[in-house]
Amino acid sequence: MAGHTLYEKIWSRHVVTDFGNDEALLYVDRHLVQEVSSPQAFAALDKAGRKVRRPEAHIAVADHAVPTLRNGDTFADELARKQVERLNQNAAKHGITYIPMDGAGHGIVHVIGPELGFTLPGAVLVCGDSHTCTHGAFGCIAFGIGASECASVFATQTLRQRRQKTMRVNLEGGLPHGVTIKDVILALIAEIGTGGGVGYAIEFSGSTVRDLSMEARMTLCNMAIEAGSRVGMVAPDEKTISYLEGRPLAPSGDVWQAAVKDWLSLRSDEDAVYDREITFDTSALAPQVSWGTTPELTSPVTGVVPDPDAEPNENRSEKIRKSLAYMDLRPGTALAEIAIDRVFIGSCTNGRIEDLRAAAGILAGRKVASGVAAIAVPGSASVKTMAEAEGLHEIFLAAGFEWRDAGCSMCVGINEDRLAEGERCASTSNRNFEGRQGIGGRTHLMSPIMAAAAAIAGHITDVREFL
Ligand SMILES: CC(C)[C@H](C(=O)O)[C@@H](O)C(=O)O
Ligand code: SF4
Repeated sequence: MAGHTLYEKIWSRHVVTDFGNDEALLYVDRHLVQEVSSPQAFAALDKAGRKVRRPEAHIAVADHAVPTLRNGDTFADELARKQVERLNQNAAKHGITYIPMDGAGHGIVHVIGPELGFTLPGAVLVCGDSHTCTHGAFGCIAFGIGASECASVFATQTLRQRRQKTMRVNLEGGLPHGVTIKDVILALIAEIGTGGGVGYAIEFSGSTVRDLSMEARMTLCNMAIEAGSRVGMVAPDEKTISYLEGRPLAPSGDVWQAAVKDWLSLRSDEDAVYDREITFDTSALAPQVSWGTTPELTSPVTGVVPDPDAEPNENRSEKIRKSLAYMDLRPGTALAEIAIDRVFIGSCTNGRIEDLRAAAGILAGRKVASGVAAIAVPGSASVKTMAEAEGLHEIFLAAGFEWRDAGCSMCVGINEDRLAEGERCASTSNRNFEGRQGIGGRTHLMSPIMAAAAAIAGHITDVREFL
């Protein structure tokens, strides 16, 4: 009999009731709660007169609506204030830890989970947020759920789920100079499409992945959902262990020793069979930039805006045409000539310390082009503190960036950091749908060093010229 994949092993450990047909009631170890997706779940709980079954298995933090310019708790808009206050009240009522906006542990859910050691290998972790796949970088099954599912997790600590098919993506060949894991995942999505991973739990493996830091693995798994996969994961190794050691909520003492032993044994068997397997050569990639309104409409920065009339596939041709109209781009334009108005460095994709270090490396001794407004938004208060201890904020500020407090910020147009109609942004976030960063705003996804280079040049540019 064939061996098992990492996903299947963790899945089996969590089955409470097997319903057959790949459906099971799954035990959920951890639940992260944010302000946008939780109100209905808490309301459902209250309506049913149910209590939270295991309050210590949940952590609540407001990240989407919080202002990133704050002294104390100054909200620009009442709605946002109410949303955040409601989360605080709901958490208090149900005995769930709430991390306040001005707390040292504050940040984007997908940044603070790992920082706190709340995210652990081998676990099943959920959150009412599609980018929960980020946590899979630690070798756990982590996925986004809907509001009614959140209510079920609160009340029962279980979820009825369908087991995903498994897909292994082998990334081989390492990263060329100036190319980051963000470029790899964008290029991969350009190749397999935003539907390429639908129905699959992706396990990323291969030499490129083993060499990645935990931060980069999180960037990689973060965007599994943009390829259609609710789950992205990387098997735990020594890097996973040393990242987690000593984190506030990670186990300690004998329990830690036992956990490490177990975690390091958690990997796919040699003879495991995946439903789909692809190998992607990363050794000759160029930095990538999206030019359309889905992440798959991405090309190397050395390329040009494609011509929809030259695209034989009608479906794709139509997608390109629609994108170019919204993005106000003409076929044949060199991507490296597209002028930008705004730069956003942050989000749960690229708002971690390494991202800020890398961007600062490009910005040091240089200035943001005139007419460009640029903001750097650390993914968490702890990232901000670390960055400031290293003097990175001074580099950003000297270059002409704004240096903000943590939050989702301009990744999503539901707080006051938004693009104005028609503005074009070089962004390190993960989604470029119409209106994503503000109604009528135009998003180009790229890596932190590419965004920093664009800020300096005033247009999209090949960061390798700045290295
Ligand atoms: C608002 C939230 C539920 C949403 C998500 O599910 O991912 C957001 O975080 C996003 O990135 O689009
Ligand atoms: S930073 Fe962006 S992608 Fe991440 S959770 Fe917030 S809105 Fe979603």
